[in-house]
Amino acid sequence: MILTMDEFRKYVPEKPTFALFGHPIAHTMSPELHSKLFRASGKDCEYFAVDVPPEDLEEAMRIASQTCGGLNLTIPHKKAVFQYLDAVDETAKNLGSVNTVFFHDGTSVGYNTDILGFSGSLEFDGISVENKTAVVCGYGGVARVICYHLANAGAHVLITGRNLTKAKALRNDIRSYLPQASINIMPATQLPRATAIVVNGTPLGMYPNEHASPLEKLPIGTEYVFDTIYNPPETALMKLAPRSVKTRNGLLMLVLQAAYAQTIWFGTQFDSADLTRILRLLSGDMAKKRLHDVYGKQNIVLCGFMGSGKTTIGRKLARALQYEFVDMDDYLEKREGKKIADIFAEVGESGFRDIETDCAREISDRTGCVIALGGGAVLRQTNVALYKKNGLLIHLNTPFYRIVQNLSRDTSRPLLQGDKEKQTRLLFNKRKKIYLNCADRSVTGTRISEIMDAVFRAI
Ligand SMILES: Nc1ncnc2c1ncn2[C@@H]1O[C@H](COP(=O)(O)OP(=O)(O)O)[C@@H](O)[C@H]1O
Ligand SMILES: O=C(O)C1=C[C@@H](OP(=O)(O)O)[C@@H](O)[C@H](O)C1
Ligand SMILES: [Mg+2]
Repeated sequence: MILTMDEFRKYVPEKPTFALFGHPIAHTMSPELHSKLFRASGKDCEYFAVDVPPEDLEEAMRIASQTCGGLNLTIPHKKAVFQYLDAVDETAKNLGSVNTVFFHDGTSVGYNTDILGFSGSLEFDGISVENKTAVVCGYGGVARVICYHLANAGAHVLITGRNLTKAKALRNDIRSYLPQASINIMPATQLPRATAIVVNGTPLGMYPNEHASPLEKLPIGTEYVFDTIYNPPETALMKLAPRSVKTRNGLLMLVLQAAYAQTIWFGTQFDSADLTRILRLLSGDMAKKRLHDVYGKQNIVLCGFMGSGKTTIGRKLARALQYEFVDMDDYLEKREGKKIADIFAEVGESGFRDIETDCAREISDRTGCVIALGGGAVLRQTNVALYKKNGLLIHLNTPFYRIVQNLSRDTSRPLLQGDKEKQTRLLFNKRKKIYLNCADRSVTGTRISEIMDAVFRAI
């Protein structure tokens, strides 16, 4: 929910209330995120965003001190709010940035949980930065938070960007608070090979300019890439990383800064299972939004080899996105009133494929669905076009050994009778290229949760 200043002036709280102030504020995910965190900790609270123009901040702070338990602040208020606070925590003071306010006992205290969101993300991913070389792209507000944490945690920080004068100003500023810090500026073309941590604190690569990247290539020694951007979920910078390099987008930092704000307000400690679940829900919200806004599609359609997990993962994706789930094999069996094996026995594979095409025609106009296809449903170009009309076609490129495990107890698939492993291998090799060629995206993973995350990331 987003309130105007006028609505905020008239607002009468009925339960403990928290708010986000910003301007502009239309695209914030904070209200849904905080609601999810309240639910996880069993709290009945209100959280909404208020569009507060800079000239109204003083009045908004006065109203909040009477109606709210706490606040979050975003652009352009993180610095301006200092003048309306009774006290500011040391780190927030050094950073010159407050994103969380706690009202209690008639006083207002400012904190910065963005930095905790970043340090918490590194901890979540098991990344230690001590004595490692870390490059930070950018010198704006978020880059400052990141440089401060990295320098404080003992990394050798290099700030890079188009304007090295601005980078130098940030370096000097951080040195004045952390005199022991190892922090320097460096042109992007001269980064040492041993740079292990790469962080993007610039908006380069953010939707809609998704091809932009703050670096053209990653240093050879890169071990971890952190991008503060989360739309798209996999940025151009993250795409530069080879598979062996762990990457992380900014959504976890967003979740953690909100969780730490609630720790300040209530003392709540969230366990990592809750945080992981909330992160996945938010990734799903983002995927849904991007499916419409970026791709102009209304369905997610899963293709891939038998046993790659289309039915299982499709059902879970539909639940996470609150979409309807349609399994095309089920649909076809219900329509015909027969099992697939019996259809194969009666009319052969080509008869079965004709029925599949009829089903594709019937389903192709639907919207708001996750559709799991049968393994052979994309063998005909007609079907591919029908499913792509409203849907983003995603190939589950599950490794062969996992497919064999998934199919090991199965006897229902008519194409896999006889010497099962050999049959499967032959058909798998024949089909793999077909899936890769027809799909809009191809995702790989072995665990179900890992594949789900990969699907969200791919959108
Ligand atoms: N990644 C996975 N890890 C463990 N089991 C899986 C995985 N993917 C699928 N399965 C299991 O394998 C079997 C076949 O999966 P299914 O979703 O029916 O595949 P498909 O629809 O692609 O043929 C099911 O019993 C399912 O629970
Ligand atoms: O690959 C195939 O040609 C087939 C895959 C099956 O679906 P799953 O991929 O869900 O097993 C089912 O449509 C039929 O047995 C044919
Ligand atoms: Mg299936």
